[in-house]
Amino acid sequence: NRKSPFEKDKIRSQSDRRKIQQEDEDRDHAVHQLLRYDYYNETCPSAEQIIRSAVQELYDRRPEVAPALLRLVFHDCFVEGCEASVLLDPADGIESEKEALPNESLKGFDFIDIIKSKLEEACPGVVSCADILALAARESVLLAGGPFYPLYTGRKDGTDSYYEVATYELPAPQDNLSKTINSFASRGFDERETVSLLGAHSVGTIHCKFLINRLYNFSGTEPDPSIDTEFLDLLRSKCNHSHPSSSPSSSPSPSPTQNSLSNENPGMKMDYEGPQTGFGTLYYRSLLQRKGLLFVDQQLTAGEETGTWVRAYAWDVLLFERDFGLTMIKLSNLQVLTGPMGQVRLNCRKVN
Ligand code: HEM
Repeated sequence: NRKSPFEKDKIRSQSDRRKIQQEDEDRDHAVHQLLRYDYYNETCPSAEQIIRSAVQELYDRRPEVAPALLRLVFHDCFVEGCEASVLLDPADGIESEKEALPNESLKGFDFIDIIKSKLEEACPGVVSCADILALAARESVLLAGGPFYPLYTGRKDGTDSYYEVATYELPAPQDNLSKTINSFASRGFDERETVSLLGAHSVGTIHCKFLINRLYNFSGTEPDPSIDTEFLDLLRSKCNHSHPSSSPSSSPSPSPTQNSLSNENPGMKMDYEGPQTGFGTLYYRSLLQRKGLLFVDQQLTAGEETGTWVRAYAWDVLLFERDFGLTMIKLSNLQVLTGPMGQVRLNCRKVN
């Protein structure tokens, strides 16, 4: 019963795959044994409620809190996992993740400080900044009209900041599709999950500097041919060549925060005419109309598989909500630190 080299190879690669799969399952299992639902049940039973009300209160006064917190969790988890390293201030001359170019326009650090101080008042030294980030992003999605998704808790905070990783590994707005797919694949996300995650761009502000090249000098002096021509005129009227740091408003927005390529300059906000429940669908529909704001967004329609998911999410709200929720859970569990592997920072900006 001798096997040919080809068969042996096949068997080896099958067993390798099984081994990798087993390792993945073991790791997931280990993570989930230490992370669990209602981790603070005994140590700080009101933790999740405190975070929920704090985000709600902030949102009532400043709706920009929702997109800011949602973006923060992505930038944290994508870089060496969800251990709140993005929140660390520079210390002892060591550069922090915050200072890395892709993180330059992150907002919401002060919102996290406010939430943290409420938790420290109620249960000192118990709730980690990494859990605050994950839970606050979840509440933000809900407030912005997206789905609720259940989250485990028990993440611990890290002690390192990864300036280089943040600089080189966070995806960029001008990336083409294959670069984006590879970048997300390196963190374990397939194409469907990548398309669903980018639905987060349903809300928030995009500054002109991230799309100005598409409007004027995409290839030489030409604009990006993938932009709808009327939309191009509109964007050009909002994003003046000489003021690339101003911000136009993104896709049509049903609420002050949704789908807006909104402008820091008030009065230059462009809203979608759409139902209140547009989180997700309106973003994908805008892509189908060639009205994506960032090149990276519009590129999702350029691939066969990604294009299929864009079309599916544009019309099937429930499918989008289910996929987005599941992918946010996966994002929020990336390389978490649990038990003695990390600490609970007393101040999210500094290690203890
Ligand atoms: C290919 C991947 C991605 C790229 C290149 C990218 C890039 C960007 C850029 C350039 C902005 C505009 C920032 C500004 O003008 O200040 C932005 C905003 C935003 N991004 Fe992404 N992003 C990506 C994926 C994601 C993911 C996966 C999420 C969340 C799950 C996310 C959430 C957001 C949110 C909510 C905003 C609005 C932030 C605000 O208004 O404060 N992004 N993104």
